[in-house]
Amino acid sequence: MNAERAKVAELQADHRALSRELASSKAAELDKRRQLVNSSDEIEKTRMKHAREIMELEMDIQKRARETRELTEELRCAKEDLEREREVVSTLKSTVSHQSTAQITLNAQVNALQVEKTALQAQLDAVTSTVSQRTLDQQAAMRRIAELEAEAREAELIRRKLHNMVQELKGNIRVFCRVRPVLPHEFVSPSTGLSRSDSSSGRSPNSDNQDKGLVADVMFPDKRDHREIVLNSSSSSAMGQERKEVHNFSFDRVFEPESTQSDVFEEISLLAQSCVDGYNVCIFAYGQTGSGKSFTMEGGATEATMGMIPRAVNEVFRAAQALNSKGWEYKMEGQFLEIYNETINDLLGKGEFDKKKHDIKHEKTATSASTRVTDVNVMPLHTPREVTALLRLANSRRTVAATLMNERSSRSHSVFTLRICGSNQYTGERCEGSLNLVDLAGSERLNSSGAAGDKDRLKETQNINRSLSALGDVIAALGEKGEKGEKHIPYRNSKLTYLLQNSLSGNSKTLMILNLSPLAAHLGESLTSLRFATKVNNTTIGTAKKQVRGAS
Ligand SMILES: Nc1ncnc2c1ncn2[C@@H]1O[C@H](COP(=O)(O)OP(=O)(O)OP(=O)(O)O)[C@@H](O)[C@H]1O
Repeated sequence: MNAERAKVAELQADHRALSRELASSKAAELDKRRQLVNSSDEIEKTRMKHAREIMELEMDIQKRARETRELTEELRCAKEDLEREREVVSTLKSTVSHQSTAQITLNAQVNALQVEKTALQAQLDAVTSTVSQRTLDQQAAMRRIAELEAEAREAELIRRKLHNMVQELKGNIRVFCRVRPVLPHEFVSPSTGLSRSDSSSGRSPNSDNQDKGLVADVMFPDKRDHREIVLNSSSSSAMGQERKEVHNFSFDRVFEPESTQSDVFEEISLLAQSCVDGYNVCIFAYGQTGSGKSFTMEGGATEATMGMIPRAVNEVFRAAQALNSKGWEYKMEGQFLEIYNETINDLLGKGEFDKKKHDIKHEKTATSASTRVTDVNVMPLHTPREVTALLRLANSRRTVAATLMNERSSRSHSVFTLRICGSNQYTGERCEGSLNLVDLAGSERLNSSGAAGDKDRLKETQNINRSLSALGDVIAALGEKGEKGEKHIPYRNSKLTYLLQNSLSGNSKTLMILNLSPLAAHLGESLTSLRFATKVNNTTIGTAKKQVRGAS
């Protein structure tokens, strides 16, 4: 038993040793396990750290890859730029090379031009010196021209003074003669009786027609002063012999058929100016029917054909305007009358043709004389345009009258009167002038007008003849008065002379324009008219006086 006990004790001791050993093994295992867990944690931490590092590295790699791509792209662009730059450089090189060649050429040209310039400079110097010499010459010539112009102006002034003196010595009546051209409808072929235009012949219409006896044989020998007119006529004697006669006439001015309205007006513009200076001016158109009186006085609608009335009126307005700067102010008024069968009619009336009775009243003061006609329209005029309207109205009134009685216009006298009153605001002077423009009735004789058989025509013609011969008598009496002193002037013998009394005296300036037809058929009438005009031309009616009053 003891052995057993010993054995159990031994086994127990073994068991205890083994339990101790197991406990220590367990503790060791626990420690190992703890170490293992720690190591696992560390491994995990390390793994995670590595994973983070890997991720960072990958991102870094991606970033680097992107940067690489960008750099590659930049590199590619830079290469392209470089390539372009290369091309540009190469182009520039070729341009430079061309330019160099061109520069060489240009240099050569510049050199040549320099040579040329030097030559031209030399020429220019020569020309400049010539020009300055010429300029000096020209200045001297200009001075000389100015001197000559001044001399010419002075000579013109003297000429005008002399002209005026001659006018005054001769008296203040002048006569112009104007021959109108042959009109297209007057070119009648003797064989066919048809009209033809003058452009169809190479010769001048007048000479061509002269041969055929259509145009009168008229000559104008005075080519310098245009003062003479010569008519050649032929008649058969009782014995059947042809007798040729030459009729010479001379006037203050003769206008050939080619003369224009402006040529005629040039000669009378001074008269128009005179009425602004306070003169009474009277311009008559005299001549047989169809000789061009109305054309001369009233004219056509264009500037070239405009007659003496509108031209004179324009001139009066122009002259009055020019005197404005010297303190003159003018008032103008106009009237337009017709004298038909010794009755005065107002051509500026309205409505029915004038049936009023008009009387002529003369007013005389110490310094002026004026004429008024009762109950007529006197229009204040401020512009030439108003005068044109006035003339148009007068013409339409005449047309109305003409339809009442055939050809009446050529059977009446028309008298346009422009009255001008001026006053000078500086000197206080006043002046009154008048411009009478008279289109006389046709001057043809009784038998040639075919009026002898017609009672009305006969009366008209007798009245016309009476008034025209009264006009001649007045002018003749004025001439005698000039030579012998006081004499009765028969103004009252006709309405025409009585109306124009104040403008037909020693104190006024009178111009008669004798109008002539160029036709051979009118030669007889033309000669009668020329003789009458010569009588007028030989009359002296004293010296015209201005109607000027000083300041009161
Ligand atoms: N210098 C001229 N140039 C061109 N035509 C003219 C000229 N003179 C007159 N005439 C023309 O001759 C014709 C007759 O002229 P105008 O009527 O002026 O004559 P008149 O003498 O006034 O006649 P009337 O006594 O019948 O009025 C008109 O057709 C006119 O246009």
